[in-house]
Amino acid sequence: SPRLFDQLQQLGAANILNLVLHPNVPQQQASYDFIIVGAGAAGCALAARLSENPNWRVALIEAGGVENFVHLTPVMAGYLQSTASNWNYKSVPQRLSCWGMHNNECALPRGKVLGGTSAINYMIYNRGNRHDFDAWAQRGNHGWSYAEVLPYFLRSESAQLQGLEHSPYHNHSGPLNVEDVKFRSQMVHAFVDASVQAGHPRTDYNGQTQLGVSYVQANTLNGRRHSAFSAYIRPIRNQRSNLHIFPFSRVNRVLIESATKSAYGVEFVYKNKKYTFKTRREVILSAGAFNSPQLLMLSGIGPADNLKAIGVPLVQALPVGRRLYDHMCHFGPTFVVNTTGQTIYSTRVPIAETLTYLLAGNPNTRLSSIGGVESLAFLKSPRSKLPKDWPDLELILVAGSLASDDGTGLKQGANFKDEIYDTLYRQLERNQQDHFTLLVMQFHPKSVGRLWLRDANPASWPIIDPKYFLDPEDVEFLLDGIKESIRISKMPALQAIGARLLDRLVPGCESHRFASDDYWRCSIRTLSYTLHHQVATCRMGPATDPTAVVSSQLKVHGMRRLRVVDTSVIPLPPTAHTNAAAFMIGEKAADLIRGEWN
Ligand SMILES: Cc1cc2nc3c(=O)[nH]c(=O)nc-3n(C[C@H](O)[C@H](O)[C@H](O)COP(=O)(O)OP(=O)(O)OC[C@H]3O[C@@H](n4cnc5c(N)ncnc54)[C@H](O)[C@@H]3O)c2cc1C
Repeated sequence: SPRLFDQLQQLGAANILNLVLHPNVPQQQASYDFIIVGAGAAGCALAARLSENPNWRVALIEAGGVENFVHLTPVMAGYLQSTASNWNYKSVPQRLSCWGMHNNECALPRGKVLGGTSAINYMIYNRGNRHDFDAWAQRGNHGWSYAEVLPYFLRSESAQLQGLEHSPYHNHSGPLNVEDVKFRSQMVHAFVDASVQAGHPRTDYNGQTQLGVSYVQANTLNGRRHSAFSAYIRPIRNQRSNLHIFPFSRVNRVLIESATKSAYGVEFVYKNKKYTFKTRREVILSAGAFNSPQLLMLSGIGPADNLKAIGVPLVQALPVGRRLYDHMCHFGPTFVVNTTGQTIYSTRVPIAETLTYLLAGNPNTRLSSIGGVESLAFLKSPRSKLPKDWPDLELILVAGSLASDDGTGLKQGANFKDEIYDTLYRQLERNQQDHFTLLVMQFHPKSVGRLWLRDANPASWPIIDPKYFLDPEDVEFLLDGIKESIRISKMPALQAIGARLLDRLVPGCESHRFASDDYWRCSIRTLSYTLHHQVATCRMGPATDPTAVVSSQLKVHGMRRLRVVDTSVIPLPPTAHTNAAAFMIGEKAADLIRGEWN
């Protein structure tokens, strides 16, 4: 029936069909006004905006392929890290974190598909605190204060959030859909109520004040993932003859005229063959927080010592990759409850729900749950030195745990050891015992990591050392968050469903008394779980800032016709998950570029 056809189209069949009908084989030496490397969150937004001008030819080059059913069905989020849509990076072995991961290597996934990381992420929509952006501006980044970036967040957004229809903080006409998750477990209502009972007011964390508790806001449309590609590119891809999209094409380096330090094109590989594209105006790197710095370095822009060591001739010395911030979490605590059938198991969605979702497009089923994430609470820590309306911690309610997919995708994606899974979660899985997890995340870590290159081969992984928990105070912040989550669990609303701490001992932490501060400190360093908000590897700042790589116009310092437009430019770890900011950066960059070339 047309309805069924429509549903299949929405669930990825249209992408695959389009790939066959419009393969877009590159033309050797083709010339474009703008070459955008990477079709992720920022890259798609930028490509869509620049190609609004029919006189500009825009190339969008992407290493990965297309989204399919698994990407587009939100409950499957945890599996995507085990697919070819993940660059699949790992950190170097960590001394002070990730003790629960094979070889102490933290998994560092990144999207490799049209849509980038927005096509494999957990779809949480979260912009940040006004102090974040005001701090960017105070560092000399003119044009990036909260008042100046809010219009770009709004420009990208199309909100359908109950109770926020008239909020000045939400727009209803942008490309990117933001909606309430249509399926909610009993546990999330109990958590929200218990948080209020514990003194955390209900709030819209994207509104006037972040502090408090909210049901999560999601980048889905009618219960389907709304990635950068779905939101910005799919609606226009066959309507703009000036926008050329090249999937399965991996860029090796930016071509630079060394005398003028001017970017004139890119070299890339498509189907094992090398191609060159030339630009009439600019090359823009939107390859994400790991790959944009990698591409700069492969092109001779980076720290002189690293480039010399790998034999890449230096074009411009800059502190590329010298700084790497991230948001580290503790994967827990987990609480068991006495409800039944409320934990969201991606492996056990009732067949009736699956059919109504697939065939009738009904979003009110577990399949539209964004990997089980249901609520966020933004908190202050007693040890905070930041202003009182600037949160330090987040609690993320997940209606499940590593057991939510029976120890398959999530465990593998995060590189957890079998021993961790078997000891902590196996029994929950076997008994199908209802439970939820409060992931505790720290927003403003002091530990700073680094990224550099192993060799000059574009196909090699960059070496990534996030140095999580190098500063012991970061652990103390997470400990504060764990204590607060336990306090919330003791409130009447959660006690009404019998919430109690899962009391199985974390392997490696058995020598500590269960739930003592030292036990949790050990648990934090063992169940270390990044939420993948890496930033600052191509840090934005004025030329006088020795840590800066790009200017507030996002131009690479000392270079011509070369910008970086993605989360790698974010100078400080924000009070947010980073996807919304990537869209904002893409939108704002489009205005900066139009302002210059029009
Ligand atoms: C598992 C996971 C879950 C997350 N969950 C959330 C969440 O729920 N909410 C949230 O706000 N944030 C989340 N994040 C973070 C957020 O999704 C990212 O910060 C954001 O999407 C990054 O956008 P970007 O534009 O900077 O880069 P990306 O979206 O990563 O885009 C980079 C693109 O460039 C391509 N590329 C890279 N190198 C090359 C090359 N050499 N040649 C061609 N193409 C190349 C990549 O394949 C990719 O498509 C999550 C991240 C991960 C990994």
